[in-house]
Amino acid sequence: MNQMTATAPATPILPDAQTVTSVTHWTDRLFSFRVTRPASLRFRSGEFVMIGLMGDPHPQTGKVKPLLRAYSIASPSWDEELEFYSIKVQDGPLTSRLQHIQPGDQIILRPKPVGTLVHDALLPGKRLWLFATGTGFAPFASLLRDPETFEAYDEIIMTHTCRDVAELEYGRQLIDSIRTDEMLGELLGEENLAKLTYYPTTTRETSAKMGRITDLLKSGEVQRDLGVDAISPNTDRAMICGSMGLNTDLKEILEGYGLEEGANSDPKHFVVEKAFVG
Ligand SMILES: Cc1cc2nc3c(=O)[nH]c(=O)nc-3n(C[C@H](O)[C@H](O)[C@H](O)COP(=O)(O)OP(=O)(O)OC[C@H]3O[C@@H](n4cnc5c(N)ncnc54)[C@H](O)[C@@H]3O)c2cc1C
Repeated sequence: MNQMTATAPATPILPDAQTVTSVTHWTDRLFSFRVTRPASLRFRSGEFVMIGLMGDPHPQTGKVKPLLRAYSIASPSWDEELEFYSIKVQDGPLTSRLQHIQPGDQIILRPKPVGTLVHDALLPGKRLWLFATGTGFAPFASLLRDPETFEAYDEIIMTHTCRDVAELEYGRQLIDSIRTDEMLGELLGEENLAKLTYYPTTTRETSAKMGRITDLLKSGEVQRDLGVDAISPNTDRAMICGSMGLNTDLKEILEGYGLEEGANSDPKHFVVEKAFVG
């Protein structure tokens, strides 16, 4: 599918409602959109919020309740708008409708950001691994546009695994923009951009690098490709955002290297968040 982008300014009218300012369809399963940001909303890059639409009226009572789902904020904390990167689940209660939003439409946004994919949950380190599958790239789209990420580490390795090449496109363009956009370059620090390595892989469609990141790590292929030494709790920190299976497998791999899972209240070597439930 061709990318289609539409833009329009507008003003929110309902409490907790924000106005859609642009929508981009990446594939028939993926889209991203931007909305106005509530003036009072403060968040740490990497956190998620609940967003949604009003549901259908209850068949007996006629009452209408909001239909909300967790979404990582894909934009950095300094951005004046909020960006989200979304799946389209064919029969999904929310996304079967959300995928049709247009600039000027309203969505509900509960302004209570939370999450573990934040710098505060990690001890200081030298190398940061960001492991994503599918829409799990979203929190990293936020963190990769945050100057703190580049100031805190000597090296950042962003791995993204999808089934098909087209599903990598949102992430690929984001990485490109970090490397080529003058404003982002200035903000993140031109010399810092050399710290970023992007490692996309596909599991179904043929591409330059194929395979699950877990297999590529276990075989040592990632380390050989990137010319990095073995992962160690002395130097390496990691954030993981993918399916339950990926999260569990990666956690086991990192623990095998001696890394321990951290939390906001107890920062350690790596943190994990589900990209979705199910
Ligand atoms: C902490 C957290 C952060 C999240 N952030 C995002 C995000 O940034 N972007 C996003 O698209 N979704 C995200 N999700 C998932 C999101 O909350 C919804 O599940 C998703 O929007 C689908 O909603 P739905 O009502 O259409 O279907 P649901 O009833 O919620 O899901 C139906 C089924 O679709 C599959 N599914 C749901 N979400 C995904 C997904 N993202 N990728 C692949 N399969 C999926 C699962 O098998 C699920 O059982 C997040 C979930 C959690 C827990």
